[in-house]
Amino acid sequence: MDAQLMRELEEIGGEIRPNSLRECDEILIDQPSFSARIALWGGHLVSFIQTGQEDLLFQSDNEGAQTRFGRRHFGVPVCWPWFGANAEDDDLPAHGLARYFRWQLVEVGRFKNGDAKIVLRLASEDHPLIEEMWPYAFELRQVFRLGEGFSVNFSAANLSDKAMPISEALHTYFRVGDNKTAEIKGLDGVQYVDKFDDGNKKQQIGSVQPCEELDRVYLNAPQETVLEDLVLQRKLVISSEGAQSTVLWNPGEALAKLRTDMEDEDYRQFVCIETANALDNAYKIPAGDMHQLRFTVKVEPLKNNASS
Ligand SMILES: O=P(O)(O)OC[C@H]1O[C@@H](O)[C@H](O)[C@@H](O)[C@@H]1O
Repeated sequence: MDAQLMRELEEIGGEIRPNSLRECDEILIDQPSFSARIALWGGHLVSFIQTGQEDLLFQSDNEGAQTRFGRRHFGVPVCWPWFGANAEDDDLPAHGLARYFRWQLVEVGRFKNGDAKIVLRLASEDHPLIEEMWPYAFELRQVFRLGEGFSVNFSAANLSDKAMPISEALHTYFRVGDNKTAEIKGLDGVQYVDKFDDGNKKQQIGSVQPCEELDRVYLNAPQETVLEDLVLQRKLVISSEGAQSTVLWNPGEALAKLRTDMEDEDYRQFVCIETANALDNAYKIPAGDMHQLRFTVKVEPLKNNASS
């Protein structure tokens, strides 16, 4: 690791530590007001804890399979350049390529207001396996802004000479005190594809509660979603840019038992709210162009009349 980057990392209370996930390093940042972890494997934010609060992101004791395409992607895994199964080739891994490769730390610093800044990069030219699996050249960047709440700014540049077909998600596993009482607001009236019901299209009426057995792609969704958590007494306000879809996912009891990357009861403690462009909201990045997808999470205390 570059000595200059290491010094800059130290200046923001950061260090690099070996991690068991594919034996790939992890960045730890410890500040008076928060601590955070970012895995270089998959280039994702793993944990974000505001001092005195529970983690905003879900953690599991399950280590998952340590194979390249084994799952274990809690936190904010990046699903790119395809969301879900690959439409043309069943042998390709689910949810694209970005979460299965090692990202590179390229910049560390602070924003003007003092928030910590970490920038990671993944380029197809650095990974022959990517070049074998997908016939486009690209460079991805993620800028993590960590302070009061956090934001992830993901950008994809198409370095090919042809338009690049994209469906994508920042697949955030939000930690909740109890998925049955957690409630998601902001999707009232929005059409969604219910993947747990043969892909039927439905319309959301009111809020989403309980947050259980959900596999829904909300199309042309609003840019703000709110997750209210009665048990942890907090409200997470999630605002996005560059995303047309919001995906909700919680496997529910039966599916959770079948999975080998989580404990049977883990589904009770998370709901994924994904900032996405999926299904009908898939799009193309023209040759030489780029696209940004970002979201910000702010934490507020839950008022007693939360459900009103
Ligand atoms: O197990 P994975 O590949 O991380 O995916 C988890 C879930 O992610 C969701 O985004 C998909 O809509 C689900 O269908 C999928 O099961």
